[in-house]
Amino acid sequence: MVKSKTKRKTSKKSRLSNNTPSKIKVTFCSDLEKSVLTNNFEKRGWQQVTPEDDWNFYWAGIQTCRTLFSLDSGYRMGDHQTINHFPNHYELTRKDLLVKNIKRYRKELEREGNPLGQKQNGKYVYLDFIPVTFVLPADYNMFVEEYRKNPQSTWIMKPVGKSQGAGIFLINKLSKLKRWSRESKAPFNPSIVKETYVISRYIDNPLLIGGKKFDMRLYVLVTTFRPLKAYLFKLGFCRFCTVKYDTSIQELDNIFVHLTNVSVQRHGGDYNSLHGGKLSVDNLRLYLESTRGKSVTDKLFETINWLIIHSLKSVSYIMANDKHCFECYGYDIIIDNSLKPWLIEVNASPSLTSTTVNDRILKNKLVDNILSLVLPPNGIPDAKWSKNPSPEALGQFELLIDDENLSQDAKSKKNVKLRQKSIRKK
Ligand SMILES: Nc1ncnc2c1ncn2[C@@H]1O[C@H](COP(=O)(O)OP(=O)(O)OP(=O)(O)O)[C@@H](O)[C@H]1O
Repeated sequence: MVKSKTKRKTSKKSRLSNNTPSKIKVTFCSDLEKSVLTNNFEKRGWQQVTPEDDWNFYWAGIQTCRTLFSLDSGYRMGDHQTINHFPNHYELTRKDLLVKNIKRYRKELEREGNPLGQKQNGKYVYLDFIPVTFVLPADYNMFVEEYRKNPQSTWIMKPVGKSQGAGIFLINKLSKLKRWSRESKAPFNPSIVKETYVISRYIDNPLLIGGKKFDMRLYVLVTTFRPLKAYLFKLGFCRFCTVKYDTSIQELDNIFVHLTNVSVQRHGGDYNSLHGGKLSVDNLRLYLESTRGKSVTDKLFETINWLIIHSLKSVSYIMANDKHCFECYGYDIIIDNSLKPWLIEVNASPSLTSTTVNDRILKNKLVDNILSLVLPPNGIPDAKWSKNPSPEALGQFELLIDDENLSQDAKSKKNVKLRQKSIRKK
């Protein structure tokens, strides 16, 4: 935590820029005691300091970041400082706000007459990638209206302020929701209820492998929101349930059947600590190519990239695009049986805990590649840097979107077309 709030009121001139390269010592602090972090910092010869010292790089918890950027803190970062969160990341990473922002983004496109906002039978043709979701208690009446259209479907209730599967349950009857509301003393009256929930249509036809449900954990690094520059880490993985999928009512409350969180599954009797219930995305791809074919598999992965890009675009204009910040998000995606991917959640602090040897290798590489990508080629934090990394700095990341260089590219293509036109005229 940042204890001293007002140590430096004004931006310091970078002390690094006054040094010769040989004297430069990068300093870091971290709120997380994780070996994958400290190993990577120390490998670079960085020196650990406390948050009250003059740090160059801070791997902070989200609360620290909020405190640091709050107006009351009076803290202003210098050009020599880089931190791992955007101040209002919650626009993307809080369950209710993610849904709100995506809904707003789609509406805006629809209003503009943008083909991306096209609808068919009441559904968005291109941007239908989040399960139908309502925020409770605020949208209770809208939920009931939707529920009545299709009373056989199952819904999943998730508290907005919790994680790791806590407080999540499934409902298949309105009466169950009403009973829960009575028992938990949380009647759906916005002026009384304290805890906010989202209720989403349950994806009840997930793709199963070996009869078990899984979701994908993908890492997405954003270095700037305006222009939007984002990268996808190629070494994502799938997280499996330990118990075979079963949609029967008796199993509705069985979290080992329905929730893929590792924090839930590791308490199951059938948890395998060797592979941790995980499968690499590369192996998933091979499996799908052999069972479903290459073209549908390629299309699935393209659609996943597409949904990530549009989820980021939905918040790019409301994110506080501070030049000192970057953020690595954990994307949770469920693929249904028709190979349609659904965005379930975006995490601001994806777990860096390693449950297996492969996990440790992967997360070590993830942190290493993040550091190479977010820092200038000399490895020294500098907020004035253009954030245009060299291809070698990408490591296992691949470019998802670069709005700055895309628009330059689009501009040069336009110029080529104009020149070709004028040549033809001559
Ligand atoms: N709409 C849905 N349809 C099917 N399964 C879902 C749906 N929403 C969530 N799940 C399942 O529930 C699990 C937990 O949901 P979610 O990730 O939203 O909650 P969380 O407790 O905040 O998890 P985290 O610790 O990742 O933040 C998911 O990993 C997924 O397996």
